[in-house]
Amino acid sequence: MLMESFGLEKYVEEHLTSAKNRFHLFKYKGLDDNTEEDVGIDTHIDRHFLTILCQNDVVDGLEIRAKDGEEWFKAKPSQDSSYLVMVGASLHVLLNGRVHPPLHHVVITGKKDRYVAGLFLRPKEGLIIKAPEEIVDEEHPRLYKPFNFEDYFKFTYIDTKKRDLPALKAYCAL
Ligand SMILES: O=C(O)CCC(=O)C(=O)O
Ligand SMILES: [Fe+2]
Repeated sequence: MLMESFGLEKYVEEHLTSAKNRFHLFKYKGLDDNTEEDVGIDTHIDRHFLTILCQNDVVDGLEIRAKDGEEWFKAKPSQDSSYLVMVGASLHVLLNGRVHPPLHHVVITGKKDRYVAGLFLRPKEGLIIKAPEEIVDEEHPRLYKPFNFEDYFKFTYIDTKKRDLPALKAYCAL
């Protein structure tokens, strides 16, 4: 759907076979009486193509940073059965910056355990990601060098501070 909305229909098939799904189930332990707040996951952007999350009835936890600005928003799906979809760095590079990979983190504030089911669409090993010519023009010059997900993953693996947009740009911006 995303590819089609950018006029990239002819690449849909290729990209469906260039990615694989990973399913993760997360459990964040609720707080005990002595703790007021706990960082569940540090601030980061996701590195793969796309993240789809479904959280249980504990709505507090995931917070997303505004695209421009310092403000953090609680990600509150509108109802129990809704999903949250987040763009990752790989899709941002593939679509030449037209979609934004949001900074996010998880902060646990309540006593209830938090369960989250996550589906991560991840580039296959060895895939080189390059924005198609169709979305590169004078108004939207090419932003990134061809992007090897495995290499980028290694670049961000140990130093988790590198999981943000400035570090992605330092890594492969033109
Ligand atoms: O637990 C969540 O809501 C988000 C998890 C997350 O950000 C991740 O696994 O990358
Ligand atoms: Fe994440």
